Amino acid sequence: MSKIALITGATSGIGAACAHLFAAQGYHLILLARREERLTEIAKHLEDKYAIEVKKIIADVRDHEDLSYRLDTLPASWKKVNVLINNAGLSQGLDPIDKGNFADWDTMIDTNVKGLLYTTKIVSNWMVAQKSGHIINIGSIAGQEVYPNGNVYCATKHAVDALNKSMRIDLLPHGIRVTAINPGMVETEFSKVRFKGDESRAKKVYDGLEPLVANDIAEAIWFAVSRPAHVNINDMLIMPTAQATATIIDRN
Ligand SMILES: NC(=O)C1=CN([C@@H]2O[C@H](COP(=O)(O)OP(=O)(O)OC[C@H]3O[C@@H](n4cnc5c(N)ncnc54)[C@H](OP(=O)(O)O)[C@@H]3O)[C@@H](O)[C@H]2O)C=CC1
Ligand SMILES: CC(=O)[C@H](N)C(=O)O
Repeated sequence: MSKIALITGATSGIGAACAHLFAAQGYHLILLARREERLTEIAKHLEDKYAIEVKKIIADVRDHEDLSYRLDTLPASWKKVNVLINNAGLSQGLDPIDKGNFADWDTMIDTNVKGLLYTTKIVSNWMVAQKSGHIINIGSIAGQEVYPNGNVYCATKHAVDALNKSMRIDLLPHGIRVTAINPGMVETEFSKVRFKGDESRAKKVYDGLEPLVANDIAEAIWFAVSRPAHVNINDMLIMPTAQATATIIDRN
């Protein structure tokens, strides 16, 4: 069987771009997300275009019982995962700490931190058994810096940075590579989700600059994955040319 990549959050943005790029490289894919119709459409398109096989997992990474069940019941040959891309994630709201919404905080912490942990625990067990694998954790510039009103989202991405570093230590004896990819502004559905469907507010985030596109990040991930087996890219911070820090942006 060809190599296998498991990508969480594969229905849009960076995850969907990774699915396309890895399919083009001949990987079979396990694609995970909540929106069934979209995932089915993407899976069918990739199977037809690249003659690869795709297993769809319709799941919410926050629900560890359901996630464990769906991943555990994959056939044994599909558990030989070479690359795990921990990409599912989101921001909800952009409010000062005193105005924050408990439900938004729970959603971000449960998805970005706990969801990443649940997926990693299950898949890293398979990688430990085969003594190889590569885990890609999608962090953010928000995991390197904080910015006004970013509080909880920034905290979750700082947690991803810590987990990325510590899982590299834990998995070192098992020959597993661990890489964090930390993007700046990438135009995806991220801002639409952050602003709960407010398209015009989401669009304003990218006004007057050329943001990254999802494929820019997928290519960086592919670069890390395609290094020789003795090379581990620990992390990459990737920004649009017009972005110097989380908040210093050159808009024309
Ligand atoms: N865009 C940006 O500027 C940046 C993004 N990032 C990070 O990149 C990652 C991808 O985001 P991006 O592509 O931009 O955003 P998108 O909103 O376009 O994609 C997010 C993906 O995550 C999935 N997802 C969200 N919640 C869950 C969940 N509970 N269970 C399973 N899947 C889930 C969504 O699928 P579905 O709704 O179908 O479940 C979707 O496929 C995130 O971790 C984000 O924090 C980091 C830095 C910059
Ligand atoms: C999605 C991101 O991490 C972005 N840089 C932000 O925090 O707004």
